[in-house]
Amino acid sequence: MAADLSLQLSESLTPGRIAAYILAFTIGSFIVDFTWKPRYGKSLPQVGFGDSLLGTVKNWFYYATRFDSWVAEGYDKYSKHDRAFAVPSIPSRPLEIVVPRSQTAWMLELPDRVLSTKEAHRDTLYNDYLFLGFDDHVPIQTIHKHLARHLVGLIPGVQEEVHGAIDATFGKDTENWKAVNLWEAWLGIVPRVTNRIIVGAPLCRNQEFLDSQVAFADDVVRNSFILHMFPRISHPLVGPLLALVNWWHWRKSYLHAKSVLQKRLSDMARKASGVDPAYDDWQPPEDMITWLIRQAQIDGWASELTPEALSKYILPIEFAAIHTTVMTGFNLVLDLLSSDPSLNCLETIREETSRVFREEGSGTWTKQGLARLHRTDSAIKESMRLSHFARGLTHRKVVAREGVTNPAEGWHAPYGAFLMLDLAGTHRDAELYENPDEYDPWRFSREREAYEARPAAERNDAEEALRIKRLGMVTTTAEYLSFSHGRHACPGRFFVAHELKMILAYLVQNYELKPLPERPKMFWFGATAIPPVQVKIEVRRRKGTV
Ligand code: HEM
Repeated sequence: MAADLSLQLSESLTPGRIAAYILAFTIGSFIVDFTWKPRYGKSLPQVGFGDSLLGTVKNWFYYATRFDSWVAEGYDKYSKHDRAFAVPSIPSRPLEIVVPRSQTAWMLELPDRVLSTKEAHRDTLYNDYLFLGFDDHVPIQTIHKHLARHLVGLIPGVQEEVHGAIDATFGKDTENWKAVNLWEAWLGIVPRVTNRIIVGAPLCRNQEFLDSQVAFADDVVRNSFILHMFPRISHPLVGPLLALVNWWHWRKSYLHAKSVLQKRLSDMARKASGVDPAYDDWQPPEDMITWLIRQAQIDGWASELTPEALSKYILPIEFAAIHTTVMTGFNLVLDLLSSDPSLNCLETIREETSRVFREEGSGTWTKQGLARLHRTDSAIKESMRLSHFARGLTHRKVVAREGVTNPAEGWHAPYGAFLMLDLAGTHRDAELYENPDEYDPWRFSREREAYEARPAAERNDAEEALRIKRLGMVTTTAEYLSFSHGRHACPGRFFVAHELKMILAYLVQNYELKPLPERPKMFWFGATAIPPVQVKIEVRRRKGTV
């Protein structure tokens, strides 16, 4: 009887039928998904093909190639007139509401229980699957609380890694030019340097550990993109399967980190107990591992921390820190090497960084010295303004059950809706930035230099002094959104400013770099810019530097 049944079943399951079942399930899932999505009233204009069933299907088809131009169209038509609009998003998301600049403060000041950053990230990166189910609240709060206050003490260690990583990547041959893949080069520098403040030395130099972290971050990007293409209802099925590779790469990194994490936990527990005199004078190295343990001790749950938990807590920070910085550094070098030769970009940065380093006189970078690199700061900030790697980097999800109503225009965003700020439109708006499509490296330092050249007696207006200070790359505003803005603005940006300045300084002081005839193009896929990762640049070690 049972044998008959299984025979019947296997005969009825032809490849054609299986394909038909899968197709029916997929279409059914998309229809369920469509009916679940929040809808916006007619008062909110839309770009793209609208939110009817047919319009939705067309939006999905054209999302990859048209998202950027849809938002650009909406920026000119609506944002410039202080109006919000809705833009089609990836298949698994509702249309996204693009909030105009004039309402940035309204959007960013709403409490997290109304508009949530965390839920927006979670719906974009699928933390439940791709970050192995670990809540990123603990590591994000740890970075917010501890990173900035330890910044000064971190500089010498970071500088040491910058020198080691650049020497290893670009070599020490002063005779011959070397062709280097620029993307690979930044991947050789940033993970090591950044991990000095995450896991400390010597683990930050363990290439297999670093490779696993980079591979994990790649898995998150790739798998979140795949999940976006699946209807939400299928995520509990597809998510865990895709995440197998994330587990694999986490496991590989964990095997390298385990003994370090174990030792730090036990050392800090002994120190905290106060009973072992050998630990009286011992201080833990300042890095993310220590801050996580310290925070858990303060909050009274340190006994629950295991090496495994620690290794999972660092994953969201590795993710937030590495690819963003690699992308920024990569774009920066492309912008500098393809800039107008008459601007003498590299020579100017070489002169400024060498002079300030010499004047500071301590043989190592200091916070004050790095803060005085106005032109270098401006060159980096300008590259971040122009060569953004996403249409927008500020997203919020409506989590208030009753939704949220915009007081200026009266539109209503129901529970589950997404709001975003249009970084690209803002950064390329000619009313805010003169010649916005041009890379003008000294755009932000010119005014500062003119101000500082004035006699001291003419520099006593506190408001003006503050405005000048706020021209630096770490100051976020509604007009400059590379690190977002408001209370969730990137807490890593003060470190990034130090890191990129030290990298650029060492690079230009020790290497010649051949200019590029033109700026290699980014390729837009949906809301994300795909960098031209095949680009090679030519470098040669400067004579007298080895
Ligand atoms: C050039 C490099 C970087 C860029 C462009 C960048 C940009 C951003 C942006 C746009 C956000 C989103 C804020 C929002 O949702 O409003 C963010 C969040 C965050 N970034 Fe960065 N970031 C960079 C490097 C780093 C580094 C090096 C770290 C840590 C060491 C870091 C840690 C974080 C954390 C923890 C958050 C979440 C903040 C929160 O939700 O409250 N980032 N970053």
